[in-house]
Amino acid sequence: MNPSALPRKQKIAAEKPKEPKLPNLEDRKIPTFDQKDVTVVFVLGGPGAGKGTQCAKIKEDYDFVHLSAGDLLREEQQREGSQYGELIKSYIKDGLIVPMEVTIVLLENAMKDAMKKQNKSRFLIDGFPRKLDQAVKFEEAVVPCQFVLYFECPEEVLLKRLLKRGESSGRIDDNIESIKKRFRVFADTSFPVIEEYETQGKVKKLSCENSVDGVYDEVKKIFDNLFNQ
Ligand SMILES: Nc1ncnc2c1ncn2[C@@H]1O[C@H](COP(=O)(O)OP(=O)(O)OP(=O)(O)O)[C@@H](O)[C@H]1O
Ligand SMILES: O=c1ccn([C@@H]2O[C@H](COP(=O)(O)O)[C@@H](O)[C@H]2O)c(=O)[nH]1
Ligand SMILES: [Mg+2]
Repeated sequence: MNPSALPRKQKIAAEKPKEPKLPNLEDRKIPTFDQKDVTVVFVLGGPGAGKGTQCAKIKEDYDFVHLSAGDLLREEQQREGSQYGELIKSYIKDGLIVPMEVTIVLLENAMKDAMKKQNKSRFLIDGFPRKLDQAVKFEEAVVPCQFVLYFECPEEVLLKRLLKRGESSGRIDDNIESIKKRFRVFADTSFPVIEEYETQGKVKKLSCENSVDGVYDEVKKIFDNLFNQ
């Protein structure tokens, strides 16, 4: 329908979609899970650092469930009838961080699901938290993390990987404009999360410039020490 044919009130609604109501996490002060029963490792690094690639290998060898926050958001965006679809799409396109309430609820539900259906208790949370308030809220409402696995990589290497991935990924953010915005958000907003966990002595840092297998050799040294295979 041509919006100019609508009365003024309806015209505004047609131009600006209504913001969906977000889940309320304000009163959630007691974690859903006990750290004794559930292990969470946050896997962080710049866009294209290889978080997903390495998590796919770790989960096979150490009985972890791999939950990529980005993948969960993309799934939710595509789910028919989702009230968050449009919001998620516009945030991802601009490399911005989706309101934490949406992401935390998706992660928590995926954890509950894996515990119930697969009897799992170890989780790699990939690409989250990306902002300090998300880290605080997740640990307060869901469960504190055991440690942070941080993949460090120079931007020029990340850029090459992302542009190559963009040839086939179909991701709406694997293009030069979105990638630049994602780098900016990582440096300004997400890196402080890693710095904060560093002050808590929880960061295990690895370079991810090596080959996939070379990086994984270093990952294994960390996981072999901590988890039974
Ligand atoms: N060590 C590596 N050497 C070369 N290429 C790699 C390496 N690790 C991953 N890649 C490739 O780089 C691209 C990005 O990897 P991956 O998707 O695992 O990164 P990511 O950190 O999950 O990215 P994003 O933050 O965008 O989700 C993929 O095409 C992957 O095949
Ligand atoms: O906790 C999160 C994780 C992701 N996002 C948004 O998704 C994209 C893509 O994330 P990837 O980890 O690269 O798959 C990211 O740029 C954000 O827009 C988020 O908002 N919160
Ligand atoms: Mg990824």
